[in-house]
Amino acid sequence: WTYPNLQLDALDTLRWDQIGYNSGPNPNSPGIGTFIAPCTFFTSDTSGNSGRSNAADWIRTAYHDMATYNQTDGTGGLDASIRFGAEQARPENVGDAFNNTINVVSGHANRYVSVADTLAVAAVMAFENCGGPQIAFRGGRVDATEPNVPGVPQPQDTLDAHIADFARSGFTQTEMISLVACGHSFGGVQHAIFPDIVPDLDDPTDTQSVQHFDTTFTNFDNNIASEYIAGTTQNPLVVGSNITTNSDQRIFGSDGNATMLSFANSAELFASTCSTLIARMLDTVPSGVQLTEVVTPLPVKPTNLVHILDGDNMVFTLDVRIWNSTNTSMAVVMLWDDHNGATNSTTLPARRLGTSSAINDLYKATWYGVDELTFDGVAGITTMRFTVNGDLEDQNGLGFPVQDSVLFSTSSCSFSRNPILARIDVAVRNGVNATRVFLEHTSFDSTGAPVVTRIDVPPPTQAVAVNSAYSVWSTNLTDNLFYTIGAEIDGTLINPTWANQAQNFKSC
Ligand code: HEM
Repeated sequence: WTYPNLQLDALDTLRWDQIGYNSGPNPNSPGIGTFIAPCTFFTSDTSGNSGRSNAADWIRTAYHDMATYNQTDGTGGLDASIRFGAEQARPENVGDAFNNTINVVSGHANRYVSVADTLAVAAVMAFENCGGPQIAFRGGRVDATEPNVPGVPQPQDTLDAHIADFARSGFTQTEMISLVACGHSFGGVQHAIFPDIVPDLDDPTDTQSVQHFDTTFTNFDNNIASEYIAGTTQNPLVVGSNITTNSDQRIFGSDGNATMLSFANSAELFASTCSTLIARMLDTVPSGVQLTEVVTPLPVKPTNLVHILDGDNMVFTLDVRIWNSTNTSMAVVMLWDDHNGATNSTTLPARRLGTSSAINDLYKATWYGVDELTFDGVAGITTMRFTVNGDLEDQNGLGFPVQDSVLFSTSSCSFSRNPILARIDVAVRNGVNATRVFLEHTSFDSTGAPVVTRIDVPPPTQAVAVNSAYSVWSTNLTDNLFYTIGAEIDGTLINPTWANQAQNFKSC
């Protein structure tokens, strides 16, 4: 992808800044990857002896959310409808896994990342970070506004019903066998919610009495297949005493064990099959939803850009992620072009505590950046480029464009702190054809889906100049929420700025 792209930028962060710097929804909160490091970790019981894991819950949740898909009418699929209590209350969705999962991941949703995207990325991380293959992740899922119709297979259903259920969701019988094996490489069946399948195990190392699908239940491998083929499996859906609920046995055996035998014989085949099928499972979305390209990390990514107009000056803060590096003493230089056609430069120091990582440290990134760099606000900024140890990073000549048409102005001020009354001044660059300027705030509705509200900033009746390049448009705020600035310039919606709030401005 190419910078700037707010959606892919946010998805890149979600997907690749898994642990460490920039990984949380706000600076001090942990990234999603933290909750499966180690893969035995289970948020609701940190004793290490519960028999459960977040990784297993996340994979099961993604599957149950997807399994309502009906390819004939294009309804259902991975759309976070599983977050609704009415869907979780169904017998097909028994257990607390779904609520646990939503609680951990949905805080990472924002206006560019749906709750469904966070569910999908959590499943990707569970596989990848816990011994499984890499999975191509796309974003762009759209959150359902109501529960989907039921449709998740249950262990007591017949083989024909399972084949029909998977066909409805777009998967063949062989793909069904594979997908169940991929998922059931993790976790197991709990006594508490399936007492007819699993007895109370009375095991201090498995306090929630989870009978696991294979011996390596917190990480991915082909033991689910090799133990099944060897006849040593303790999978309760294969060797359970009640044959009615032995769904894995019926499914795995439905082609004479051919698929499971191939997986037992080849860990590579199992991993590559799961990589493809899990990606397809996660990309099973309601018709009309357009997914993005596969989200790859930008090698050099400017992020968290904050620039504000302070009289004649522009004050500029920026983070830059250098992907696949651990070196905090590189020469990272930011070059920027201004409206006068001049090129300026500054060396960016490494960020203290500025490292992030993905897939169990398979990939690491170091962060460089600058706080409150001040430069000529009249000259402004049009494009950034970077050099890293002398190598130019400029998106193949495009540079990294920066909009400075609309900015917060430090002339904004607060009349009263309690109750809040503040005047927000938006500096609009002279000569740009701004037909509309607005503040935007993102909140979350009762279902956790992001909602964006807008406050128009009216054009001034009489121009108030900030400097020779900018004039002010103003509006009053009576709350302390975070707002970004957006605008329509020459009929095009421009990228919103970073978010600011009333209390950050001096008294009037
Ligand atoms: C016919 C299809 C399926 C049936 C009948 C089925 C049934 C079950 C049952 C009864 C459990 C126990 C849940 C619990 O006690 O917490 C379970 C767990 C699980 N299932 Fe499935 N499943 C099916 C397909 C899948 C698929 C396709 C996936 C993912 C690709 C999947 C992933 C999981 C995972 C990861 C767990 C473990 C959850 C945990 O330990 O917390 N299942 N499944």
